[in-house]
Amino acid sequence: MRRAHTVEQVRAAEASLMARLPEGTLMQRAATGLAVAISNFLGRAYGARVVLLIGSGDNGGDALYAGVRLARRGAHVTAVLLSEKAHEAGLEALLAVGGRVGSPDDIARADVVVDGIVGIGGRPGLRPDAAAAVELAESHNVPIVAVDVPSGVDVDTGETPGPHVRADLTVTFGTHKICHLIDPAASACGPVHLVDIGLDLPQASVESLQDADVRALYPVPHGESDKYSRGVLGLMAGSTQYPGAAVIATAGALGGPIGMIRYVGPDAVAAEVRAAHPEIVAVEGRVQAWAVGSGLGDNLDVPQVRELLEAEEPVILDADGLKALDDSGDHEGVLATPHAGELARLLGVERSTVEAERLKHARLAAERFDATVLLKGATTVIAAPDGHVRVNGNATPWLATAGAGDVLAGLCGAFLAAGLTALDAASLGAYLHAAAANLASDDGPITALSVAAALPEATRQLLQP
Ligand SMILES: NC(=O)C1=CN([C@@H]2O[C@H](COP(=O)(O)OP(=O)(O)OC[C@H]3O[C@@H](n4cnc5c(N)ncnc54)[C@H](OP(=O)(O)O)[C@@H]3O)[C@@H](O)[C@H]2O)[C@@H](O)CC1
Ligand SMILES: [K+]
Repeated sequence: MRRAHTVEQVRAAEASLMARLPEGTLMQRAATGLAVAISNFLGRAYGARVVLLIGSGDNGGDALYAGVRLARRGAHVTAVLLSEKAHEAGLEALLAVGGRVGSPDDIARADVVVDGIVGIGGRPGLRPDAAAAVELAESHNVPIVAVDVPSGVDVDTGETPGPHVRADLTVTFGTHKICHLIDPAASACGPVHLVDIGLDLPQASVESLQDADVRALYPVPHGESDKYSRGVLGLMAGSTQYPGAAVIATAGALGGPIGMIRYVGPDAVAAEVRAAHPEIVAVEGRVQAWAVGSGLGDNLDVPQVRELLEAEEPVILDADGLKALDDSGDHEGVLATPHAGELARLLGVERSTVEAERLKHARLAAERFDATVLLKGATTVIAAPDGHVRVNGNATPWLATAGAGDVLAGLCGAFLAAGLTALDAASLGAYLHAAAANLASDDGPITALSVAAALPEATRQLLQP
C-alpha cells in the first residue's frame, strides 16, 4: 500500500525522531537521497549544470545540501535565491565546495532545475519571482525536479488554487504527502520517488493500492468454491432507452470474481443481455449484492431502489441509481460511484468546485450519505464514511469513453457480491478497471467492451506476476 500522511502527521513524526538524533541528521538523509535521485535522473553528475531555486525554509536547505553533494561529484551548481533569507549553513556549505549564487538568467542553460522553493511549510501559490523562474524553466524545456512537493500546490488537499511547479520528478522524504496522490496536484508531481529517512508514522490519511495489495485482497476461488459461494450479483440496469448499459455492466461484472449474475429489467433488455452473455440468469432469486443504475433512465423506480438500500445486501449505485441516494439512512454497505458532475448534483455545488477539490467533496459525500463514495476521474478518489480514503491514479486517459463507468459498476458489484467491504470492492474495482484499460489500450483508443474483455488477462497478470 502506498501511504500518504498529512503535514501535521509528518511534523509530529519528524519531531519525535529529531529528539533522538544529532541536529541536522534528517536533512542530511533527505539531501543524500535527493542528490542520488537527481544524478540518476540526469544519468550523470559530473559536468551537469544544476540550478537550485531556493526559498526561505528547510526545503531550500535540502536542495542546497543536495547541491553540495552534486558539486563534489563534479556538477556546476548555481543557487538562485528567491527569498531574502536562505538556509544559511546549507548556502555556506555550497559556496565552500565551489557552488555559486546566480540569477534567473542561469536557468535557460541548465540541465536540470531543482525546486527548493517551498515544501510542506508552504502556502499554495507562488510569489511573482518564483513563478517567473519556474516559467523560464518551462519555456526553455529545462526539466524540474521538485524537492518534497512541487512548490505552490496545497500539500494536504491536492488542490492547486494558484501558480505551481509542474515537475518531471518529485523526490519526497519519509512518506508520501496527500498532494502526491490526489489530483490536480498529483499530475504536477511526475513520478514520485520516496526517500526513507526513518520516520515512524501513524495510520495513513490516504492510501493507494499497489500490485501486492491486489494479490492480498483478491477473492481467489478455492477447491470448495461453487458459483453461489463465489457470490451472486443482482444487476438492475439498462432500459429500452439504454439497453447497451446493461450489456456493458454485465460484461464488467463477468470480468470480476463473480459466480453468477441475476439480471432484473425489461424483457427486451434481458433478451439483449442474454444474447451477448448467455451465462446470465434472468430469474429472480437470492443475491449477495446489487448493482443498480447503469442506463436505468426512466426505468428508475426510486422506492424500489430505496428498499434495496435498506436491505442487508450491499448495493453499488451508479448513474441514474444515484438519484435514489438520500442522506437520511445508514448506508454502510452502499457504494456510490459518481463522476464529478453527478457528485456536484448530489451535493448541490458546481461541477468545477468538485473538480478543483476532489478529496474534500468525496469525503463530504461519504459523511453526508453515510456511504462509501468512489469519485471517478483521472485519479479516482474513494472515501469511506469512517474516514478511510484510497486513490487510484494508474488509468490511461483513453479510459474516458462511453460505457467505461458501466464496466466499473459491474466490476465493483462483483467484488461486493464476493464479500469484500465497499472500500475494498471499490479500490480493487478501480485498480483492475484501470489495469484492463491500460492493457486493452496500449496507448490507443479503447471501447468499454474491450476494457471488460481485458479484465481476465489483467487479473491473471496481477495475480501471477
Ligand atoms: N518534516 C520532515 O520530516 C523533514 C523535512 N525536511 C524538509 O523541510 C521542508 C519543510 O521545511 P520548512 O518547515 O522550513 O518549510 P518550507 O516549506 O521550506 O518553507 C516555508 C517557508 O517558506 C515561506 N513561504 C510559504 N509559502 C510560500 C510561498 N507560497 N512562496 C514562497 N515562500 C513561501 C514562508 O516563509 P516566509 O518567506 O513567509 O517568511 C515559510 O516559512 C520539507 O518540505 C522538506 O523538504 C527534510 O529536510 C527532512 C525531514
Ligand atoms: K519544493
